[in-house]
Amino acid sequence: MEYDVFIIGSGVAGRYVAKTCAQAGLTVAIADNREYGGTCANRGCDPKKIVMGPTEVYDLADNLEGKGVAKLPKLSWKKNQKFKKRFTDKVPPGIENKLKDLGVTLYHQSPKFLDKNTLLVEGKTIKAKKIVIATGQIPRSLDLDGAKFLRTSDDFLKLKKMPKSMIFIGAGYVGLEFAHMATRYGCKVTVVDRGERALDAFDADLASELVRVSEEMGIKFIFNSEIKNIEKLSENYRVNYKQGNNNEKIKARLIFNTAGRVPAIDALNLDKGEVTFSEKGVTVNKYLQNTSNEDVYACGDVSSHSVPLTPLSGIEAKVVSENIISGNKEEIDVPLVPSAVFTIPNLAMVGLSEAEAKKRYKNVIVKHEFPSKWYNVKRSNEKAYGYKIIINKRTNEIIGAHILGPHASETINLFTLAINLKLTTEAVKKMIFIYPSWSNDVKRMLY
Ligand SMILES: Cc1cc2nc3c(=O)[nH]c(=O)nc-3n(C[C@H](O)[C@H](O)[C@H](O)COP(=O)(O)OP(=O)(O)OC[C@H]3O[C@@H](n4cnc5c(N)ncnc54)[C@H](O)[C@@H]3O)c2cc1C
Ligand SMILES: NC(=O)c1ccc[n+]([C@@H]2O[C@H](COP(=O)([O-])OP(=O)(O)OC[C@H]3O[C@@H](n4cnc5c(N)ncnc54)[C@H](O)[C@@H]3O)[C@@H](O)[C@H]2O)c1
Repeated sequence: MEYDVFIIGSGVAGRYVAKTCAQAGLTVAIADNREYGGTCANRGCDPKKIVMGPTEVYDLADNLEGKGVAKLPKLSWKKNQKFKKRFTDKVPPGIENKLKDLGVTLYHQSPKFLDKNTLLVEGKTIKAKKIVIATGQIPRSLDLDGAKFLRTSDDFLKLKKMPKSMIFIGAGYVGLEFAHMATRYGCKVTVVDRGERALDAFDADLASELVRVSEEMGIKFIFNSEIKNIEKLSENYRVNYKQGNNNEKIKARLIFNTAGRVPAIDALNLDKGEVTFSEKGVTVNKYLQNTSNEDVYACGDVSSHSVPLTPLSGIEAKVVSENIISGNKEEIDVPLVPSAVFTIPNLAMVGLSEAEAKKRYKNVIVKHEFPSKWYNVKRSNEKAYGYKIIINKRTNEIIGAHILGPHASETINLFTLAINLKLTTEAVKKMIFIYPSWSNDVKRMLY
């Protein structure tokens, strides 16, 4: 059997390549060893936001309890799961049918490289002129006694009921978002991290304020701790850890591994395909082509070039498709990538951090405040609101923005526009935004 293109992985990256190559008249096959549709649609961004929905309502009500809200809403995990399934159940068949309609051949197993252009899948030996690796990332395995007792974010999103207590190992994106969801669904949550702070990709001052409000909500944080092992007790699991010279322990009904994600490449026999890789993923050049096997491309979270976020996976897939269809014509040009942790309040950022800006530019203005007296904060009785805006003093251009607060995942997009368009603070301040709106605060952040 022979194809022009064989794609491994049907997430946002892989299925885009399959679709565009098939539409361009190439013979295409794709394989996935799990349900079709990948992380974002089945067990990541999309279902997560559905599970979060009721917690957003809860938080709004909680802020205004006694100020017009007489009674806090009661959240139903079970009913929300039913609602979520209305979306996720449709994903795999919907994607499979769309690909089949385009004439793409579908496989449901992990292929293994036999040589540079040959794969073995479902017992068939398959030749392909081009092979695209788009297998994404999987949770990092923790080398611990009792690691088999750890759950992942996939398991969280499918829980039949919310347990009484949980521990998250890892205070990153997944750990914090899921800790916030679980707490508002009534679970007692502890987050343990080996580092000294949460969310080290984000501004330290704003992340520390987020930890403060999270603690007020009842989440317990344990930093600088080295996990020793996990034990199964009768009803609970116990995490034994070391903090400084002290041996400590905590227990909960469920323990989740949220200690980061690594490229999903182990099953592919990359050595046989002469495909180079590192801990960052499949090594690619500016055409997203493997640096050793020129007939192999990689895109999405698994590529060494990637920031593991959905929009960038889509952009990489576009580059790979065009390079396969028209020869290597398109180089990857990573745009400005905004990012948000969907805790409530959100923590969002785009552009340079304070430290990066100070390293790159001679004179930098930092506008940083936790403005508890602004009208929006007071009318909604918000628990936390803060910002740090970084400006190049010479040009007055905005070069970085960091916001903690309601809808920060939305307002940060205004800063993405401003930075991309090289807008000065004066240019933004001259514009009229809707009043009263959270976006209107953006102008005030620049004074
Ligand atoms: C809990 C969670 C929440 C997230 N929330 C956000 C968010 O809010 N916003 C955001 O931008 N990003 C978010 N992300 C990241 C986002 O999901 C990824 O960046 C995106 O899904 C990557 O797309 P991809 O196509 O590269 O990989 P994936 O979507 O992971 O697809 C890879 C596919 O390859 C398959 N595969 C793996 N190994 C093999 C193999 N050996 N053989 C065959 N198939 C294989 C997998 O089954 C999967 O279907 C989140 C991630 C997680 C885990
Ligand atoms: N909202 C979003 O856009 C979103 C949401 C979820 C995930 N993601 C993507 O997925 C990626 C992975 O997210 P993540 O939360 O899994 O990883 P992460 O890298 O954000 O956080 C991992 C955390 O685990 C800690 N850790 C690592 N090993 C540990 C150990 N042995 N013991 C204790 N702590 C340990 C690290 O110190 C770190 O704080 C992110 O980088 C992001 O790109 C994005």
